Amino acid sequence: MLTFVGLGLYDLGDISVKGLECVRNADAVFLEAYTSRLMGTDVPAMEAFFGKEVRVLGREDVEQDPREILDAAATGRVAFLTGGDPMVSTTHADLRMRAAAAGIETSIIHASSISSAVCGLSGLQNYRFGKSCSVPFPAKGWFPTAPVETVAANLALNLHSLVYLDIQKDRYMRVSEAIAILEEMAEKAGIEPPALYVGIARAGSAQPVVRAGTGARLKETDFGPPLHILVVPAELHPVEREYLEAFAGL
Ligand SMILES: C[S@@+](CC[C@H](N)C(=O)[O-])C[C@H]1O[C@@H](n2cnc3c(N)ncnc32)[C@H](O)[C@@H]1O
Repeated sequence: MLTFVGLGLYDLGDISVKGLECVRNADAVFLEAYTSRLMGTDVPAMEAFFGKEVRVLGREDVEQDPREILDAAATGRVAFLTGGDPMVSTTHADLRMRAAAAGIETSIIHASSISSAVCGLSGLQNYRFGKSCSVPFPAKGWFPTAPVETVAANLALNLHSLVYLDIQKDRYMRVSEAIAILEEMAEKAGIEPPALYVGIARAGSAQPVVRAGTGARLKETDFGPPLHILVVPAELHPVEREYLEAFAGL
């Protein structure tokens, strides 16, 4: 049995009661920490809280050669942990299908996700979001402009854009870096950079930071420690504007 368990957004208090029961009863517990990360806790604290050893997996262990997970699930109960909801902005549908093809029973225990938390924190209505995109750290000789083109296509349809920010081993993209990269991408693609942004830090913590404003203003704003995420809003509905004025300093 392979159960995908969402950990929620920030710390150990975000897992559901069902999720906690599943982990505590599991024969093996795996953690995928490369698509998202709970910044309010760490692996030793998780192991103490769950009373289980937690095996941390890299992208290759999940997406290329998931034999270790599938072998464990073929003979016992496996809990596969992911930050946020396990099936939102991850590739884990593939692992579930591989397990099913191998005759392994699967299930999902959902959790709070950054994709819904941004709506609550920003007041931007969830049905007005278009396609999401991710801003990667630029690498030598590699500077894609696809993210800003996705944002521009959404704006043309008057839709908001959720912009995920890159996570690498111990490096987390900040709102200011993401805006600077989007502006550079816009220049390279020959399109207007977005006029308005909403930056969000540490959703799910007791003190999330939410600020709306121009790129110039948000690049100067201190959002504090990671994780950060960005939204490029479309034309604001009056209620969305009022909410951003009340809760995001617009
Ligand atoms: C690829 S998405 C994975 C989403 C996850 N499966 C979920 O449902 O929340 C991860 C990105 O979302 C953003 N993110 C995730 N959790 C966050 C949080 N608590 N506060 C701010 N941004 C967050 C970061 O930009 C991070 O790189």
